[in-house]
Amino acid sequence: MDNTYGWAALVWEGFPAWYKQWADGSSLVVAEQGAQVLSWKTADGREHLYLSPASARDGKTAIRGGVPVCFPQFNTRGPLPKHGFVRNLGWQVAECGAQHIALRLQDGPATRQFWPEAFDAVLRAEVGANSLVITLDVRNTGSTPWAMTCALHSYLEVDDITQTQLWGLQGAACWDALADTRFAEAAAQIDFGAAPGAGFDRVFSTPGAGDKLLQISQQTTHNGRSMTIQNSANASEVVVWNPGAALSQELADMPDDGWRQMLCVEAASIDAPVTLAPGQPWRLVQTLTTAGA
Ligand SMILES: O=P(O)(O)OC[C@H]1O[C@@H](O)[C@H](O)[C@@H](O)[C@@H]1O
Repeated sequence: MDNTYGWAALVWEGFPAWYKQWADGSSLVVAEQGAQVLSWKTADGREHLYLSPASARDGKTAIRGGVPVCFPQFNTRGPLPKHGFVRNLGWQVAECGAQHIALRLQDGPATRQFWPEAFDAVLRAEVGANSLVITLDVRNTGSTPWAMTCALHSYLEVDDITQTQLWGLQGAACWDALADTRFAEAAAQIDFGAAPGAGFDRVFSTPGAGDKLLQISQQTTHNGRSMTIQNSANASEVVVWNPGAALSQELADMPDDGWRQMLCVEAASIDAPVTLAPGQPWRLVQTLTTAGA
């Protein structure tokens, strides 16, 4: 690979990964496993992604944190392993540049043991002054159509979940996966301080009007830190997940109080599987932009 852009292959906190630090101090880490973005720091030295210190580091067990790629199946909505299998496999660097790196996974013996289909998947992560743009490109490289669901399962680091609100989902149709109830989100802001520790697992439908992008902002009252999350219009759902205290204790790859520092806000296409014809490409994008103290 042309490495003139300063990308280094190294083992970062136990994960074989690609790393770059820019002159302003910002940095990015992308694991070979799953093309999972593990760390994104802005020039002020702040980390914006949550990565569990107890995460597996064996090169195949799902990594708990960063931005897992869920493909070609979301969660347990089908016969494949939970959240698909690409998060468990090694990806190869396809391309890099001054501000971005792209990793690729294609079908092969490792993928065909789970799924017979031919595909090409490229995850691109691009860093701007205060932004991270994550783009997943998938393409059907076979000769028959196949269907998929997928998500960019971003674990955002928060100072304190009980002081965190998520804005922008008012009016969205919601399925609460914990209570198995459906309703329209009434509130302008979702306040995670309301029932600390109970856990939160909801799928919001966000019918993208044309090419209009959905905008969500997350704010902590703690110190004014905020982040805007912009999903591409074809992210027909937003999944919002926090395990809460009880599940955090159950999860072997998460510290007991890990739930306090994270909130997953996922760009997802899951309620209606997307069918790709032979040769057909499909792209899902999530843009994170930071602001605040
Ligand atoms: O533990 P996993 O497989 O990484 O999944 C984590 C969570 O991912 C979320 O997207 C789902 O909504 C949750 O139901 C799930 O528990």
